[in-house]
Amino acid sequence: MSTTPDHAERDRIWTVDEHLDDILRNLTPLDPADLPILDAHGCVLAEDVTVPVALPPFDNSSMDGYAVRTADVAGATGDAPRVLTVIGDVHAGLGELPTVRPGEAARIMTGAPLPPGADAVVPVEWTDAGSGAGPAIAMRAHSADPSGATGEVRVHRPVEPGGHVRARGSDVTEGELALAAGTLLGPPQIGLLAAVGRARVRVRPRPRVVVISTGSELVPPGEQLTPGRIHDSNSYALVAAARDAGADARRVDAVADEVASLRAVVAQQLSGADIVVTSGGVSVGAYDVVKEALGGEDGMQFRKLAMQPGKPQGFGLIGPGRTPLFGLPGNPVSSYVSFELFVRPAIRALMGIEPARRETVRARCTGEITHSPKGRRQFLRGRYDPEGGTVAPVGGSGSHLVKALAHADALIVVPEDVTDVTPGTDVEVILLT
Ligand SMILES: Nc1nc2c(c(=O)[nH]1)N[C@H]1C(S)=C(S)[C@@H](COP(=O)(O)OP(=O)(O)OC[C@H]3O[C@@H](n4cnc5c(N)ncnc54)[C@H](O)[C@@H]3O)O[C@H]1N2
Ligand code: MOO
Repeated sequence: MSTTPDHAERDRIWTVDEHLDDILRNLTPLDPADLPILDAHGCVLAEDVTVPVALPPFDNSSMDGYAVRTADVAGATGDAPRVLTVIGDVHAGLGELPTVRPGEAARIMTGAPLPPGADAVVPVEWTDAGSGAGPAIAMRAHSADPSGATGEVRVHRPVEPGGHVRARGSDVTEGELALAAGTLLGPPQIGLLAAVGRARVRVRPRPRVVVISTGSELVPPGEQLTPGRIHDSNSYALVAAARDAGADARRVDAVADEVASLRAVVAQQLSGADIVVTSGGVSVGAYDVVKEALGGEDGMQFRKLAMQPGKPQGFGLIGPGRTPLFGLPGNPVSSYVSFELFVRPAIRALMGIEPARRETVRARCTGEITHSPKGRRQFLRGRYDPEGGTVAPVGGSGSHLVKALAHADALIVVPEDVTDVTPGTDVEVILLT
């Protein structure tokens, strides 16, 4: 029997890497958007952020204590303290500062500007805090004892010029690059943006991901099962996985195995989505609705992959906006593993996050693996022990084993040419956390 080129393409078995490369080749990062900084958390900067005002913006105290002139406290000891006149309090936020003259000190709080005349701060523990007794442990609260801002203080130790002073610009200077374009914004970076006064920032935004489960057997969790029905778990797992990957993801109600209904839902969702993910209906059965409804769409392809689970896969750019659509297989483990291998990198590529792929490590497999399908790369569920450098298979290879999946934190990769793994063998492991 002769095979036409069309048949050859239809029957072609794609490798995992070919499929992922094809997906990534078809994607371009989302256009940058100007977002409030907290909404930009987890996103990649699309601009260089320079510092408009130095940090700290003024010389300030790193301790609660007394702002002094160092010459006044030279040689001070517990037995021969230097006695200074306290001219007032300088607390954080004070704008008008008193001038410290020879023989004077200003009581100063952490973060408060160093007043003119003073060139160092002695911590309160190096003084009597104005008590006239021995070394102090702390100042008395101003509200309880306003007299602490006046009177005399005995200083028991000298201090170097600049001691306990955080100099203006010692963190960043004016005009300096605070964060370069391409930086992934985690909590410390969000903090830096706020510190330099940025309320909004340009980033690659989170892709909007819409997840659509298909299957006439599906009932939402919380509703009673009737004969032949099961709860829709895939759309929940996939939305959670998409959010975990950084996307702004939501699900819509599961669609029955009816071509017209699915086409209508997909068409409705395309305008508000950067990625559409369907689950189910991509195999070779008589009710495989995704394949039937979208198989004729320009740009949509349904493929067989040399992998287990996840053999049948759909991918394409569809609709007027050429929106990426992933048609994942319906078996719960298959849909999740497919998401991890293909959709997660796509989300990260749209966000400009590198690397798009999950981290992999080598680990010693503690269990035996048998009957891995020859010619297909198998992704078995496992638990990884970073201390021992080991991984233990969890559950079997069945694509319906959701409990084992929920107890795993890694995927054990069994290469295409390997069918059996004896305990103690090194394997590649994809970390899922
Ligand atoms: N004759 C063949 N049959 C099958 C083949 C094949 O090559 N030849 N491939 C098998 C493989 S591998 C997979 S994977 C599945 C994929 O099938 P579909 O993508 O068409 O998925 P469905 O038939 O709709 O469902 C499969 C299975 O998963 C359950 N399911 C579906 N959606 C959900 C959901 N949202 N939540 C929970 N469970 C779900 C569904 O009830 C089925 O049990 O095809 C094999 N068949
Ligand atoms: O490809 Mo299927 O995912 O083996 O169950």
